Amino acid sequence: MRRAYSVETVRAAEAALMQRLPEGALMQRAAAGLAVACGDLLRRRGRVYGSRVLLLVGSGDNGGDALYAGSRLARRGAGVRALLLAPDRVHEGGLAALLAAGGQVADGPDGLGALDLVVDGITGIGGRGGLREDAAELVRTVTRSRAPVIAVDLPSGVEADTGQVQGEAVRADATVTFGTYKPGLLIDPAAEHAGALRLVDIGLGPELPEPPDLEALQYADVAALLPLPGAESDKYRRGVVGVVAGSERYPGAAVLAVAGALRGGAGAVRYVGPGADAVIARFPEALVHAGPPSEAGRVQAWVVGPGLGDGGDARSAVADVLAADVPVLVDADGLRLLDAGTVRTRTAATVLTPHAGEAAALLGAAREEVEAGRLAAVRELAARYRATVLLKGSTTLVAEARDTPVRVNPTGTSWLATAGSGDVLSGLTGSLLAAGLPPRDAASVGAYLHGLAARHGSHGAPVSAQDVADGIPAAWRDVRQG
Ligand SMILES: NC(=O)C1=CN([C@@H]2O[C@H](COP(=O)(O)OP(=O)(O)OC[C@H]3O[C@@H](n4cnc5c(N)ncnc54)[C@H](OP(=O)(O)O)[C@@H]3O)[C@@H](O)[C@H]2O)[C@@H](O)CC1
Ligand SMILES: Nc1ncnc2c1ncn2[C@@H]1O[C@H](COP(=O)(O)OP(=O)(O)O)[C@@H](O)[C@H]1O
Ligand SMILES: [K+]
Repeated sequence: MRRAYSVETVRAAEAALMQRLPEGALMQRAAAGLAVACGDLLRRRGRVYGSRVLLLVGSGDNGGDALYAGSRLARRGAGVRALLLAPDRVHEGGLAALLAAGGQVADGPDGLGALDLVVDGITGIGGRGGLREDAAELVRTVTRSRAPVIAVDLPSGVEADTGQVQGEAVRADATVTFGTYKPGLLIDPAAEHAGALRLVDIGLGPELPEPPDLEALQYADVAALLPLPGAESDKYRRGVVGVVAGSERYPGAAVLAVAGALRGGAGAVRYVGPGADAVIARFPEALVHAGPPSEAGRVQAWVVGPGLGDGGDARSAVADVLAADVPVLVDADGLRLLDAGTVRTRTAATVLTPHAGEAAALLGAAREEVEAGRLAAVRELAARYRATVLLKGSTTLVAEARDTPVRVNPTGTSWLATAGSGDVLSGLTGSLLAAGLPPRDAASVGAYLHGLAARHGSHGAPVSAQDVADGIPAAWRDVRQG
């Protein structure tokens, strides 16, 4: 599991650790790890000796890290210059170390085009709000130069706790972060600025509390959660997932949701709605029913909403499903038709799977607000609806109404931005719910497999939603083989 902690928690853990260590020890650990990462990048481009490195140095400890790492590179023969944003408040020990190693202070950002590396030490966890104009102007110049950039702890200008970016922010090829990941490194739009992530162990682990603020499942975590049939399993014990999706206008949504559900681990898929002919034509193994969902027979979890339209039948189908005392996943049109009071008072689990536009409608906010502040939005939705919420998009997040860590999906790919792929995800996740996974696990495992499936289907080329559904078995195998 990858874990991320808020700045407040990181600071408290660092304070506790520092009490047991000589002064400056943590910064030396951080700088040593940073210098190794910089050396690796320089070696990939040539060699460290004789390379040209520019440090962007802010007035805090983030700048101190950059200066000490720069001094290590200078001792290995790199030509290191430091551009000081606030010369009168620079980290004195760091600057002295750089100068003693043969580094220099730069007059300005000249010669950027000829650089082998820029080290961004403007702000780390002490950055507040958007970058000030002098820093923002420097960042614009560096971005235009296309010089390779390594960010120290965080790309300057991104918000560590939320992943928000106000105004200008560094775009790094890699970010070397210390002690633990910060939420902003894993959540867009900030995550997009961070490039490849490298975590440097500075001994913080034992000081960090449980649970983290944010977590990302990895292969082994997903493998441990996948529902596998036992020797005594039958189709009912494996779980039956009911799918209420599609309409005369959108029969394809029914097919795609069923396609996802058939690959999610449930023992049977029961389809209810007007798309039965299309479903059976494509998937003869599906069970179909034409009446209301409550009369369809045994179901351990429902999926309701993809392509449902908004007619009276659709509304009553959503109400019918929400009245059942089993887990229910509500997606797409179902999100517009649900009764908030009913969702809040359900005793069985409810999983809502909005994209940013649907989340905005549920919150009464603007779509841009949700996209800029995904973490706050998903937490707020989960609390307001007392539901598990999977917020789709460039970073998919899963939050619960209970105070558990928000999960961030690491497998997403923008190839998933294709019509109908959300229908596949809702079927897949509903199937995992029917197979018995708790709602947060079902949602985060569903998103994980869905992202991997798209990568399998894509290999750098566009995928259709059907390709994503067809890629799910390969994603399972991938996860099980580690
Ligand atoms: N603690 C530890 O044990 C360890 C910490 N470590 C390192 O320390 C970092 C934290 O250092 P930190 O606390 O000094 O804050 P930091 O990120 O340098 O930023 C503060 C400076 O930025 C400035 N500034 C703020 N907002 C700004 C803006 N919008 N635009 C422009 N400037 C802005 C602000 O200026 P001021 O407001 O004071 O004028 C202040 O001078 C951490 O990320 C890690 O790299 C590691 O060595 C491991 C051990
Ligand atoms: N830029 C992106 N990067 C990664 N994943 C994305 C991106 N845009 C959309 N997705 C994913 O694609 C799927 C789209 O679902 P949805 O918006 O419901 O579309 P549809 O209704 O057409 O099925 C979701 O799983 C979402 O997380
Ligand atoms: K930085």
